[in-house]
Amino acid sequence: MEARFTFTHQWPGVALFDLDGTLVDSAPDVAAAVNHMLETFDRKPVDAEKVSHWVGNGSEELVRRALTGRVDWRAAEPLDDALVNDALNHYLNSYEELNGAHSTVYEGVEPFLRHLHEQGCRMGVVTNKPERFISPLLEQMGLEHWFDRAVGGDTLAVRKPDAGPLLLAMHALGGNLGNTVMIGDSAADVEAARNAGLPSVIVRYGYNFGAPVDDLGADVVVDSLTELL
Ligand SMILES: O=C(O)COP(=O)(O)O
Ligand SMILES: [Mg+2]
Repeated sequence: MEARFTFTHQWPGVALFDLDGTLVDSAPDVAAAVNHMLETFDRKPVDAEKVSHWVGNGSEELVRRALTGRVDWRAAEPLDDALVNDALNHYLNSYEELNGAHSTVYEGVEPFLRHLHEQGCRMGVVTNKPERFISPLLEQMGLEHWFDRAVGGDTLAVRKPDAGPLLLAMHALGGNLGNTVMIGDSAADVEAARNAGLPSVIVRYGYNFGAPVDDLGADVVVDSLTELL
């Protein structure tokens, strides 16, 4: 942990948080919506644990992964564009109904957010979730009052791991490259932070897939956000 926050002298200024797998365990609702879609398209249901590892790169990636049953859907049989489009619409409509129903806030999140707030840190959410789902979820989880800016996967033409959404939120919150940190759960978060020139903190409890969390190259890896207090 010694290497953490080499930027301590200017921090906390702005903290950007990933949503799914970092602040909120939304996998039960995502999985229910995915399975609703799969059922409609005559495919076998998948368990929530498996679906959770498909979350983090946006809804279209999720639907492509669900339709092929694999993270690396590009290596599977090519998917028909019309099918993907219909499945995506179905998933989004279904998720809109379910958003937040069985989601929970991860342990350690509330005390960490409170502490940062008390320190004068400004906080934002940068997620690959469609923008319209962010506020309803944060409101249901009782987290909305901590955040002054939220950027979704469709707010810009690019999403994480592109730096754009992080830089948008950082500037909106009055932050700069010397006082801002990205806190997330997966490769898209670490890469987006790196692309933006920002340090990253990664939690081990989220939805990362592929390389182990400790090998993602984050500046800090924690089991709970309270470790940062
Ligand atoms: O992929 C998504 O839809 C959301 O994932 P994120 O909140 O972890 O960015
Ligand atoms: Mg995430």
